[in-house]
Amino acid sequence: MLTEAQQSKWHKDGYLRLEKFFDPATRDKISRYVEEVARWDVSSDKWMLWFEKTSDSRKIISKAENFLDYHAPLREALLADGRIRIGVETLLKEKTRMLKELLIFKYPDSGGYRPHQDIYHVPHKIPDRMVHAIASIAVDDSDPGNGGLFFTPARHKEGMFPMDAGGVIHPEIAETFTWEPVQLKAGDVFIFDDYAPHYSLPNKSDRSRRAIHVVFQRASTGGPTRTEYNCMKRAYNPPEEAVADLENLKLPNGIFYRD
Ligand SMILES: O=C(O)CCC(=O)C(=O)O
Ligand SMILES: [Fe+2]
Repeated sequence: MLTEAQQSKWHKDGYLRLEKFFDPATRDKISRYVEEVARWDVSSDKWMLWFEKTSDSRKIISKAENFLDYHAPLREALLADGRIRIGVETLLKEKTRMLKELLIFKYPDSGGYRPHQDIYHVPHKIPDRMVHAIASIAVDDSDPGNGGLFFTPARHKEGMFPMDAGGVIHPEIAETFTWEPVQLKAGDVFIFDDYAPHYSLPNKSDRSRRAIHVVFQRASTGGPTRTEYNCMKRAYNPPEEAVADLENLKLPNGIFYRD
């Protein structure tokens, strides 16, 4: 399915855009299902949700994790045909395990994510690399105008860059990188190496920039199972439970910010 040129681009840059991955009917179905997840109540043992307080003091959903087990039609629309997995396994040249999924809502007036590498093993205090590729499904069009991602090419083979305790790459290093905006249309898929540095700005536009990230491990490596990972996530970055207090919202991680 992936051409030689696409595979070489992935190896060279550490990321790859697959245009029109989902047909318009599936793309629109995914969008509707994501809106259903946006309306879910918080859960103390199933899905995980985080919220933001907007500048005009509204509570909006910011991020969800562990939702696919509870939304079969969304899971089916994204994964049943196996094309994402096949694409990732072609790039990694190996079988994979799907570790987790997350949904970034990025509604108008939501925050940004400072320059970082996803490197999931570091915040979770696991000695070995546990994630090798992330497939990001564009639910909406995504560009710098609505809080879209920026990546810096060919930096994924340089190990971990110096970062603060929250995982933010030191600004004096991040500002030496050449950053490229990632332009996506709804229905595109963007696959990236978890060592590839990236960031996104707050969404100051009136357009949502929703994206679902599906996270893969190489089958040959260790690392926690999906269930073990979700326990760790609840322990290290707890989601909202019961009632979300607008003045005291939980942060999804150390890289998220609002200005
Ligand atoms: O989609 C975004 O704006 C950034 C999200 C991100 O980089 C992350 O959750 O690691
Ligand atoms: Fe990230």
